[in-house]
Amino acid sequence: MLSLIDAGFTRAPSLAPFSDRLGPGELLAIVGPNGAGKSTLLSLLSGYRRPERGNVCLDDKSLSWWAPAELARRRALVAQKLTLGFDWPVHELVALGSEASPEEVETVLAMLDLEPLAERGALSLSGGEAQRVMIARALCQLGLGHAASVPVGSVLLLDEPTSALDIGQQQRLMRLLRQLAERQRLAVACVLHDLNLAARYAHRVWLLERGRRIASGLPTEVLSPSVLARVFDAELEVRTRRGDGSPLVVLAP
Ligand SMILES: Nc1ncnc2c1ncn2[C@@H]1O[C@H](COP(=O)(O)OP(=O)(O)OP(=O)(O)O)[C@@H](O)[C@H]1O
Repeated sequence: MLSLIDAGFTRAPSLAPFSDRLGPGELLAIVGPNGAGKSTLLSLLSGYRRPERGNVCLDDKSLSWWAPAELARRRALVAQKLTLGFDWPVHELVALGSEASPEEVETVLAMLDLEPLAERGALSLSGGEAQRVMIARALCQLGLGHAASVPVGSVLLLDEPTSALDIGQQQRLMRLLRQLAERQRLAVACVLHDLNLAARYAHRVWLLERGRRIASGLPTEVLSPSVLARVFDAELEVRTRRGDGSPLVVLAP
């Protein structure tokens, strides 16, 4: 369980303090326009930046209380900017910094359709392949190759993880994230620009605008046409998807 307790930043990039919780079993989508503070919020949730006000706790202990190695086993961040560094073979890069066995690495590679690329050098990967490798690395970091050993409420944070993925890979990734939340009892928070992915797969949505969280709730509650049109300064319609009744955001011509 990750708890924000009146946590935020007063200096730039500012993020108005707020309180909420991200619990096991939950897939949270964080949405908002460019510059709204989504990546800033992930840096707060991950502990890469300390709040200037309030606190962020994992299992009721401040993130700064945790020993770095233990924290790394309990929360992982997939950043927006990919840092592949050297030309490591994919299977080595994915295992880097974790204690994953070769079998566990194989399991994680399979989750992201990466087995055929296991021996490839990281620098030869396409944008979408590299993005999936960075996600695989985060899953290895949390020990997801050996799912039985993953503590309930471990936290996976992802910044625009679908930005380089084709539509099929987007679907597989979002299904995987939801499955990891529901079956492995992970707490997953994912910054998304695609409001339809948020609407279709997230249990809950936080909407940010100019450094403030202005809404939180079910996708049907948060993704209302009037709010989206104002916040994104876009002409759009929100329809109701047949089947599950989730919102479907369509741009006006
Ligand atoms: N070190 C910094 N100093 C001053 N302002 C900053 C700094 N880092 C980020 N900002 C500003 O803070 C605001 C929030 O940035 P952030 O990266 O969190 O936005 P975002 O919602 O993730 O945007 P995007 O959708 O474009 O990725 C932006 O206006 C950004 O320019």
